Amino acid sequence: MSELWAVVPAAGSGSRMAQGQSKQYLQLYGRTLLDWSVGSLLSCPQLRGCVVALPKADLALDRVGVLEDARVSFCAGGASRAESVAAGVAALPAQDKDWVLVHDAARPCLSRSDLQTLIEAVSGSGVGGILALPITDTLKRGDESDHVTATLDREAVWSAQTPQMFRVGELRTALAAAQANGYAVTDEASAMEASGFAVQLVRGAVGNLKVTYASDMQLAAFWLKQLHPQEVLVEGRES
Ligand SMILES: Nc1ccn([C@@H]2O[C@H](COP(=O)(O)OP(=O)(O)OP(=O)(O)O)[C@@H](O)[C@H]2O)c(=O)n1
Ligand SMILES: C[C@](O)(CO)[C@H](O)COP(=O)(O)O
Repeated sequence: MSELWAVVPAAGSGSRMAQGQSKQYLQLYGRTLLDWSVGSLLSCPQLRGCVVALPKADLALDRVGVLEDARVSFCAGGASRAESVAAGVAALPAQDKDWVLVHDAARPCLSRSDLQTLIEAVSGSGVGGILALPITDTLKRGDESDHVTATLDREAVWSAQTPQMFRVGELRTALAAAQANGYAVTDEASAMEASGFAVQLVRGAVGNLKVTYASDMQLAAFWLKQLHPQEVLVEGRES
């Protein structure tokens, strides 16, 4: 019987946020983005364990709240997101045939229903899949002076989100192959695609945004309120 695991890459520096600290430690309603993101995975009762890849220097720091859940453990991340994910997957006490959900620490607004939709859609398949959304804007290619050089065909173009769910063994092999071939993958699906797998697209939600720029914090605060209507989320505790 296959088991379900998670890896949360949280070893980035948040350079585009420009907040003077890594964005996974920024707070919304008194909880860090990392805490919200891991918490959304822990809400899944089938989850056996979750490895969080942190910057190596942060491994000795005290952590509070949901990260004290017995299912959570930590490892040192790498210089790129792909290296952090590979380190996390290597640290899982999992079998090759088990499933792993890889979810960005920078996506704190994952709903339980989207997580369950992904798990149910993918666990019956041999390969795996990702939450994603069809593109709704017109797409332009720009040059170095920010002038349009082309309007791109957006037909069948999707925006990839996380979680991304694959078999542990196949993902380990695909990530190692991408690294060996010098292929800089920005998500797990890219590594699986490069290894010849047909990755399933599972429709996600616009609220599952990746906090990338400072202005995204307000959007994330809004979506957290929608996701947790029963909880008292105290305004002004963002930092
Ligand atoms: N070496 C890295 C780089 C990124 N990440 C993680 O990958 C996720 C998505 O990456 P991104 O949004 O690019 O985060 P940062 O690298 O922190 O941001 P930036 O690119 O603006 O520096 C984040 O949860 C981030 O912590 C990671 O674990 N290890
Ligand atoms: C994996 C990802 O969330 C898919 O959209 C995204 O690519 C990660 O962010 P990055 O800026 O590409 O590291």
